Amino acid sequence: MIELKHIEKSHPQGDSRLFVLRKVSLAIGEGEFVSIVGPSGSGKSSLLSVLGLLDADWTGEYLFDGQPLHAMKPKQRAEFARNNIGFVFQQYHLIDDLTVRENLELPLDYRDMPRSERQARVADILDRFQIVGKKDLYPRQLSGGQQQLVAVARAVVARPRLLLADEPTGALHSSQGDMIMDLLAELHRDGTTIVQVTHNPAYAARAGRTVELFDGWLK
Ligand SMILES: Nc1ncnc2c1ncn2[C@@H]1O[C@H](COP(=O)(O)OP(=O)(O)OP(=O)(O)O)[C@@H](O)[C@H]1O
Repeated sequence: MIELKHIEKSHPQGDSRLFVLRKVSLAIGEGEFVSIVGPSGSGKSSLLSVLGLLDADWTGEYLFDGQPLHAMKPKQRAEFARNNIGFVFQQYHLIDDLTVRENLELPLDYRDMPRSERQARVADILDRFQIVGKKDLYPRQLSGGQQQLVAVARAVVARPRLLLADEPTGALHSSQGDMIMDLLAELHRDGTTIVQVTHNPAYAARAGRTVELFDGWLK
């Protein structure tokens, strides 16, 4: 499904450049669950941002079902990401002054979808994630684990084919972390392709494959 070829990314550093991704080539098949691991600063988040099209400042090739995303214009890329990719961050990134239900509606607002269908999708996801009782609360009224649950729900409400998670359990207690990992495993069983960044070896091992970065190089 995904093919990265010779991805390079660097930041200016004095007169030269600091490379954070070096000739990264990686293929990810449809339905795979992959963990990206490596020391702090090795480029894990940078690689996930490239995969999520959150970042356009890199070189190389990114093919998705054979489509060259690297050649798309920014507007096309953004639309492709909205239609195909969900992203979960370590710090939830929910919108504080929207309720849980409104946060979940956001990814569907950009879709050409009747209002009744949008409402049905949100109702489904509230049910599936067992957060119906929280739908009218604001993020600050939820625990960290519950906020991350909503963040995962928001990332998958539009049914993305690729789910990217950057340290999704990093800010959570272990029981809440386990709950989020169980949820990722369930989404994977249902066919979603997942790539996660994690420092937790037990959570990394729950994926089918682990890839390791070191100083921007894939080991
Ligand atoms: N905007 C930036 N300007 C300069 N350097 C940056 C910038 N963003 C990231 N870097 C550098 O890029 C390198 C890779 O960062 P990245 O966040 O991808 O690493 P990581 O493996 O995810 O680290 P961690 O495990 O600590 O989150 C680091 O050396 C970081 O300092």
